[in-house]
Order: sequence, then structure tokens, then C-alpha cells
Amino acid sequence: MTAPTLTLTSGTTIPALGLGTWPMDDADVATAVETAIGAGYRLIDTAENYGNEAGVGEGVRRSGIDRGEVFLTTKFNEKWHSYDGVRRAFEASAARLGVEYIDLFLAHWPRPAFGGFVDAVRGLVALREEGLIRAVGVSNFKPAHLQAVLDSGLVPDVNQIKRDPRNPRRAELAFHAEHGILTEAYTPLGKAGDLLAEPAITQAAQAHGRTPAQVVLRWHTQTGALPIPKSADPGRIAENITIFDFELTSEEIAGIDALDSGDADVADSDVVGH
Ligand SMILES: NC(=O)C1=CN([C@@H]2O[C@H](COP(=O)(O)OP(=O)(O)OC[C@H]3O[C@@H](n4cnc5c(N)ncnc54)[C@H](OP(=O)(O)O)[C@@H]3O)[C@@H](O)[C@H]2O)C=CC1
Ligand SMILES: O=C(O)C(=O)[C@@H](O)[C@H](O)C(=O)CO
Repeated sequence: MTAPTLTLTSGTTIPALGLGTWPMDDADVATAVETAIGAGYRLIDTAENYGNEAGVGEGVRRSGIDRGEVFLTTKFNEKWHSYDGVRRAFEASAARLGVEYIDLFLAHWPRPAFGGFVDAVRGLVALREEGLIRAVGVSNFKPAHLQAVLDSGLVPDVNQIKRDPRNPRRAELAFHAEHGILTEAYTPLGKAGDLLAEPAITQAAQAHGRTPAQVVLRWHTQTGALPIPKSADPGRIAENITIFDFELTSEEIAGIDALDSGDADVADSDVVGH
């Protein structure tokens, strides 16, 4: 199954679900990416920090798909947080991936103590204007970090944050929506722990003849986020994208919404990151 597309604020289209690739190494990720593309995935998420961009590029090439058919996302670390640094980060990531352009390039963490994230976004916008990247992204940015970017007249296309039914991040999603920023959800399955045994999820799964993971991923897409589940298993890779042919009811969504722990289990991006 292929995911439908969404349109980003800058006009670029993006598949509505992607494959996460951390912590796969180059060899494992090449196999997973080739499998995922065969299963219909068109969005792959990687990062400089994962050390597997070369494997992602290899998987895309092995799949035989045209470069233009796949939406490649990668992220750069704090050491590149300056206007010119972002260009060098782009050149390094593009070389490892073996591509001429990157679809979505993200500042992986804001690292406010370093003081360069606004300049980094400015550098990303310049790369987008030159056609070297198609969309501008950030990750783990709090609304306050985004506000500093917005105050500089810059609007990222995407903020990738941790999100699952116990951590629905409603305030962040509302802020993103207000400013035309798409929310990507990382760790969307809560790492497939006991979340998947929650009755609100298993009951919906039973009602639709689906798995709990499919229900959680469908919840993400029906509540305004783009999930990037990681799997290295061919069966689960296919399972995770087969979610666009059923619809959760508003009662089922409300039941899953009620799993909100009220105390987001999220790393403090004023302090941690890379
Ligand atoms: N921007 C950031 O700072 C961060 C970004 N990320 C990105 O988000 C991606 C996803 O997040 P991640 O933390 O991996 O967590 P996920 O919530 O995607 O969970 C991944 C785990 O769930 C298992 N799994 C996958 N599908 C299923 C299924 N259908 N049924 C049961 N188990 C399943 C996987 O095992 P198996 O492989 O065996 O299927 C793996 O153990 C990362 O790979 C990375 O690309 C992650 C963390 C931080
Ligand atoms: O997975 C990510 O994107 C992260 O930022 C970290 O959670 C992860 O631990 C990492 O990048 C390790 O290299």
C-alpha cells in the first residue's frame, strides 16, 4: 500500500507515513529500505547521528525506484548550527546518501545553549531556495524555539517530535497547526511496549480486524500527525503502512485520546540533544 500525500506549507508534497531507521546499521537499513519501498513506502527518515545514511541510499538504489519517487529525510547535529554550517551538513549528508538533493532536512535538536538554531533554519531556507532541499525541518523544537524562528520571519515546514497516545502533545500540535507546520511523530508506537495492550487500542483493533500497531498509526494520521514507525521486520514493515483503507470512529479516537498520561514522557530539548 502507498500512503496518500500531504502538502507542506512551502507547497511540497510529503507521503503521510514513513519508515524510521534508528538504530539500524548500514547493512540492516539497506535491506529494510529496499523492503519498505517494495511494500509501498515512499518516505524514509534517517539522520547524520544514526550513522546509516549510506545504507539508506544503498537501499533506495537497490529498490530500483526513481530517485524522484522517494522522499528522503535526514537531520544534522548541533555542530552545523550556523548559516554556512548547514550547507556543509547538506553536502556531507547528500554525499553519504548518494543524492543530489534532500527532500526534507531537519535541525535534529534545537540545542539552545549553542545559540545557532535560528541561523541554521535561515541556512535551510537558503538551501530550499536553491533547490538543494525541498522542505525545511526542525525536530524536538518546543513552541518557544519555534517562536524564535517565526519571529525571524522563517516558517519551517515540519517539526518532528515524540508522540504516541500516552503523549499526544496537544498543545504542540495546536501551535504547529496555527503556524502551518506539519507535525511528524517519532516513536509513534511508543516503541511497541505495553501501550499496544491498552484495551482502547486492542478493542478498536478487533473491531476493524487490524493489529494494535495499525490502530495506533491510524490514530496518528486521523489526529493530524505523520508517523514514522521503525521496523526491520518485513511483515511488520508491510503491516505498518496498511492503514489507509480503514477509518477509526470518533468514539474509538476519543477512547485512544483518553490514554493521555497528562505528563509527557519527552526529553527536555532545552537541555539534551546533539
Ligand atoms: N527526531 C528524533 O529525535 C527522533 C527520531 N526518531 C525516529 O523515529 C523512528 C521511530 O521511532 P522509534 O523510537 O524507533 O519507535 P517506534 O515507536 O517506531 O517503535 C519501534 C519498535 O517497535 C517495533 N515494531 C514496529 N512495528 C511493529 C508492529 N507492527 N508490531 C509490533 N512491534 C512493532 C520495532 O521492532 P521491529 O524492528 O523488530 O519490528 C521496534 O522495536 C526512529 O526509527 C527514528 O527514525 C526516533 C527517536 C528520536
Ligand atoms: O533517534 C533519534 O533521532 C535521537 O535523537 C536519539 O533519540 C537517538 O538516541 C540517537 O540519535 C542516537 O544516536
